[in-house]
Formats: sequence, structure tokens, C-alpha cells
Amino acid sequence: MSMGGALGKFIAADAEVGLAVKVYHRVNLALLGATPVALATDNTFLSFPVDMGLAIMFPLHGHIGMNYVITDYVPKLFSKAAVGPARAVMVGVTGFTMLGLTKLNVEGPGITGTLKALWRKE
Ligand code: HEM
Repeated sequence: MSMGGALGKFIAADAEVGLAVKVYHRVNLALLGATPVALATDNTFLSFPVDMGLAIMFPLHGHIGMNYVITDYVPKLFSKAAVGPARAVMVGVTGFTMLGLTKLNVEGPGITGTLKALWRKE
């Protein structure tokens, strides 16, 4: 798929655009570090910025990862013509996930607080 511009790179966010590999590997590493940091800084002044970092990085990581999956499997399981629509659906999933996680951070207990609630006794 040959799509220029930032939007094109976001829609076809895998190895076909060189930037994605760099962003992907940086985000993968950042997530590895940010997850324990999020648990350690919960309920401090850092919890909101860390949760907002996660609200962007989790969906971005999933977005690029799923674009690799789309590139590899959609032509095999469906058809080459289905690759574009599959990527468009993924942009929607990624966008709504970012919005939902941001809402959780701004109006609710945040990503980390929500996760920790699994172990919290009422
Ligand atoms: C602490 C959190 C996470 C870490 C450290 C992490 C790390 C990784 C790493 C190292 C890879 C392989 C990258 C490569 O092939 O070069 C990967 C792939 C992937 N991850 Fe994650 N991940 C995390 C959370 C998530 C979440 C929450 C999602 C879903 C939204 C997700 C979705 C994916 C997908 C779709 C792939 C691609 C799988 C494939 O290519 O077959 N990951 N992840």
C-alpha cells in the first residue's frame, strides 16, 4: 500500500513504512518500563501523567502490532482487497480505545487504579 503523509503512515502502520518499526520498538520498550512504574506511582502526583502515557502507548502498540497481523493474514484468509478496509477498522478501534482510556483517566480511577481494583477488597 503506498500512502504518503502522517495519516497514511498511521493507517498502514507496519513495516511497509520504515518509521513504524522504530516507533514500535521504542513503544514496546517504553511499555515494558512503564507498566511497573505505573503500579509503583499509583496514588501519587505521577499517576495521571503515567496513566495518560499508557492511554496513548497501549493502543499505539496494539495498532502497529495488529497492522503486521493484517498484512500477514488478511490476504491469506480473505483477499488483498480486504487489507484497506481492515486497516480502516483498526484506526477506529485504536481511536476509540485511546478515547475510552483517556476518559477513564480524566473522569474515573485511571488505568492503573482500575487494574488495581481487581485486588482491592470492597
Ligand atoms: C506491558 C505491555 C506490553 C508489552 C511489554 C508488549 C510487548 C510486545 C512485544 C515485544 C511484541 C513483539 C514485537 C515485535 O514483533 O517486534 C508485541 C507484539 C504485539 N503486541 Fe504487545 N505488549 C504489551 C501489551 C500489549 C497490549 C495491551 C496489546 C493489545 C492492545 C498488545 C498487542 C500486540 C500485538 C497485536 C502484537 C503483534 C503480534 C504479532 O506480530 O503477531 N500488546 N508486544
